[in-house]
Amino acid sequence: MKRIIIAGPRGKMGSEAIKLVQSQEDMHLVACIDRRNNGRTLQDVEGLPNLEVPIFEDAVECFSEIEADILIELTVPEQGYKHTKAAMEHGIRPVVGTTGFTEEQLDELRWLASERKIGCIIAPNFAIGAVLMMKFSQIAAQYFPDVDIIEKHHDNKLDAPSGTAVKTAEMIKASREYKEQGHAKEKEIYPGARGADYDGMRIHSVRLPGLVAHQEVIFGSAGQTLTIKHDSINRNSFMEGIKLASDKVMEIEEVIYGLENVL
Ligand SMILES: NC(=O)C1=CN([C@@H]2O[C@H](COP(=O)(O)OP(=O)(O)OC[C@H]3O[C@@H](n4cnc5c(N)ncnc54)[C@H](O)[C@@H]3O)[C@@H](O)[C@H]2O)C=CC1
Ligand SMILES: O=C(O)C1=N[C@H](C(=O)O)C[C@H](O)C1
Repeated sequence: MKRIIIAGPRGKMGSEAIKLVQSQEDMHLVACIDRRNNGRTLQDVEGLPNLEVPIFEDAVECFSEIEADILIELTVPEQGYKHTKAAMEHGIRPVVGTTGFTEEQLDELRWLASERKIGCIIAPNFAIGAVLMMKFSQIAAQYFPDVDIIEKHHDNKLDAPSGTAVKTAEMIKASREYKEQGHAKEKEIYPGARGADYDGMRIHSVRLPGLVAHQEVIFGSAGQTLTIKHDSINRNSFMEGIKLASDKVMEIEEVIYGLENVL
């Protein structure tokens, strides 16, 4: 039985993750970390399930008091990083969906995992379809060096570009021959019009109400374009990946970054 702590239980992803844990025979929710409601239980908070599961505002207090195997981290970048680090320091294995960690933070977590010999999985996108989109894009980039990534999300998202777009660009970089795209003399009339520049390719972030999580990777060459597209139409799309990562994280002693390394 895997004992689970969820950080962010009132969030869109956190509330879905509670349902996932409740539906699994080998997972048991033992605590939640929330920025409000310290000392209460889930059943005392309006809108949360009728469960006698304690809520902590202080992650370190939670990890010290509660015996747990896995932290499912679904909050915001700065706090999420602190939770992840503290969990590993307390022998609890993080499964991290929170996006927006810096390269330095990832390196710090990698070091901590090797030092403590403890597993941690950080996946910018837990939807299997999104992982396939990234892998297909990596293959296509071997043949099409001109590529724009367009990611579209709801307007409550804090980080841009999305974690998925960053991971896609990193995977493409690994197979694409470097190319500075566009016209050598091009000029932006409005700053940012051509999007972010990552290794010569362009990333565009759209934020609009009504969207969930969507990405198109468009490759262009003489006389043709290839578009690889994924849409998450609800947050249930991410749960299978969280389940897979929760099984895998118990077997490893390192940081795995990206669900493609788990599938
Ligand atoms: N890896 C993946 O497949 C996916 C990752 N995400 C990421 O998961 C995270 C959460 O996404 P959503 O649930 O959509 O967001 P949300 O805004 O619905 O929920 C955020 C949660 O974080 C909590 N929170 C906010 N500030 C906090 C603080 N300072 N300290 C502690 N908790 C705090 C909120 O109370 C809430 O529970 C984001 O980083 C998002 O990018 C979202 C969807 C899929
Ligand atoms: O904030 C979101 O909603 C999502 N965040 C992740 C990201 O930054 O890529 C995953 C998915 O796109 C939804």
